[in-house]
Amino acid sequence: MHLYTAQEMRDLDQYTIQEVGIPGVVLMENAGRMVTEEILRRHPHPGRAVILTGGGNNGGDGFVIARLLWGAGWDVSVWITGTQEKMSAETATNYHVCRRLQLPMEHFTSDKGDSLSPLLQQADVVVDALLGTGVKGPLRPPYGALIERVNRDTKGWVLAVDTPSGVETDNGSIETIAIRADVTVSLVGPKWCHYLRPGAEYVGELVIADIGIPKEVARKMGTSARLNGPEEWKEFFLPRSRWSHKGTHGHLLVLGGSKGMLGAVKMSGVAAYRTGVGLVTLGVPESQLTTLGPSITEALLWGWPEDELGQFGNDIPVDWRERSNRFKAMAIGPGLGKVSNGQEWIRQLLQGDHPIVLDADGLNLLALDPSLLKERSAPTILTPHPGEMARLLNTSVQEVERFRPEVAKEWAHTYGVTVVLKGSHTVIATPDGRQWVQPKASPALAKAGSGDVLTGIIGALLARGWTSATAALAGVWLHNSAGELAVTSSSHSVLATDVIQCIGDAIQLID
Ligand SMILES: NC(=O)C1=CN([C@@H]2O[C@H](COP(=O)(O)OP(=O)(O)OC[C@H]3O[C@@H](n4cnc5c(N)ncnc54)[C@H](O)[C@@H]3O)[C@@H](O)[C@H]2O)[C@@H](O)CC1
Ligand SMILES: Nc1ncnc2c1ncn2[C@@H]1O[C@H](COP(=O)(O)OP(=O)(O)O)[C@@H](O)[C@H]1O
Ligand SMILES: [K+]
Repeated sequence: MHLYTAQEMRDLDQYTIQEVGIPGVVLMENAGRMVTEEILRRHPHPGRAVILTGGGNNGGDGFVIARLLWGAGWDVSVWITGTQEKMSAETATNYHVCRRLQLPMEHFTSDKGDSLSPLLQQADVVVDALLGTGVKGPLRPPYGALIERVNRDTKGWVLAVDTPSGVETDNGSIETIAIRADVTVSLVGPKWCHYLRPGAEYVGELVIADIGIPKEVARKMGTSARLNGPEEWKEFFLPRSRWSHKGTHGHLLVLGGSKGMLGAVKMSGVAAYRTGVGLVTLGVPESQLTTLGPSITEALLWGWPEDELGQFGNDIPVDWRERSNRFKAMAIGPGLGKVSNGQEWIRQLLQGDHPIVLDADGLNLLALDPSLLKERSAPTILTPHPGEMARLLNTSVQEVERFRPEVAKEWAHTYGVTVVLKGSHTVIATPDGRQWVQPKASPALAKAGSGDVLTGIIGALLARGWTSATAALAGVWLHNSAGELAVTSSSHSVLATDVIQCIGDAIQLID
């Protein structure tokens, strides 16, 4: 599914109106009708609605909603912000219709707030049709005062048309204040702000409304970003052939598991097996083999040179070259810990032509010299959480979170790698400039070990021959779905090992 910026949305609207010839007023009618249907679905009997309209086309949608609810027997009260002279032709048309029908309409000014408050308190639904994709910069008066009152006085629920007013469409920032919606009905498709904080926290439940722009037209116009879902990659998830053997499904080497962190490498290995890889080798510091051995039955184990503290890094094994040919891909990082000869150690591993997924301390080693990536031609996936991304960029976590799409895109482009910038709505960026957002977020995953599971899943897909883009996308989706499925009682109680158990069920969800 397409994920829109404000400009991409405007371009699609303009193309539909000017080139395809569907009049803007028809699109506005469809938008208003879809939103009204959503209200009536949730509140089938006539009730009370306060409809707040702004000066742009978002406000125009509000006038359509007012008319349709009124027609369905609702008691409506329309509060207008913005002047009639600045209305677009479509918005003005719908405003005049409401006037001719003599709907109760009032122009909002700060001194009228006290008359609005009782209506907000009595309303079953408050419709926010103040500002949509056209908002720019800090709110001008009286929007701030109005929004503050809505957030304070509304007792029923708030429905935002397209975006909660006050939230910037492309980056989810809130310069002043924003409507706290219970439901947001996004027109045509989702917008970036529905997934980026802080704006995303104001969206409530997100509903997508089709306003009659032909799918072919939307496809032709396209967007630079999409939502992650099975339709992006499911063609690669083939049934397991009855003629296959373990070698057919790839061999993954996971490097990690320093003293005290063996659980991480083990979880990655088991998650990889659950994702269907044929063979997993766990490479751990030599002295850890005796501890790891009894706890994992299916993996092959390989002891790596270590220093006197039991951590990697004296060197890579002398037989690395001949043995490395057996592996189809590598996952470097789960429980890797410190590596005494770190920069040289990671350089030698990145030099090879294995597809690699780098996580955790693997990323911290990379941060010593990210330019190593530029020498690689094989697929590389980085899976940083915001803290690791900040270390790679030598910046703060706040900066990374503020510019999530830009950071992932820029890094992917500069270093020719696929970036999986983790978080509630993980952003995935590929070197060719494409981006995806994981739309569903499972908070059960907010627990130690989740990242190791993701690394194992992605590593498995790389070892099975998937491209880095498809492995990253399918990996993030399977991980999140398994996280959701693992919630059998409370999302507080899910363990990373429970998530691993659910990978099979997540695969079953791919339709
Ligand atoms: N044909 C179309 O383009 C369609 C657009 N639709 C609706 O139109 C919306 C976009 O319409 P517009 O481009 O008119 O934009 P908006 O309705 O989001 O807002 C633009 C208006 O807000 C004012 N404004 C912008 N930033 C402000 C700020 N910081 N403080 C105070 N006022 C500010 C502008 O001066 C302008 O009057 C969409 O979100 C959607 O709801 C729908 O009607 C479907 C069809
Ligand atoms: N609230 C959340 N909603 C959705 N996914 C989450 C949430 N919190 C964490 N995750 C996911 O869980 C994983 C955590 O990874 P990471 O921070 O590396 O954990 P660890 O290092 O403990 O294994 C990431 O894939 C992240 O996207
Ligand atoms: K709005």
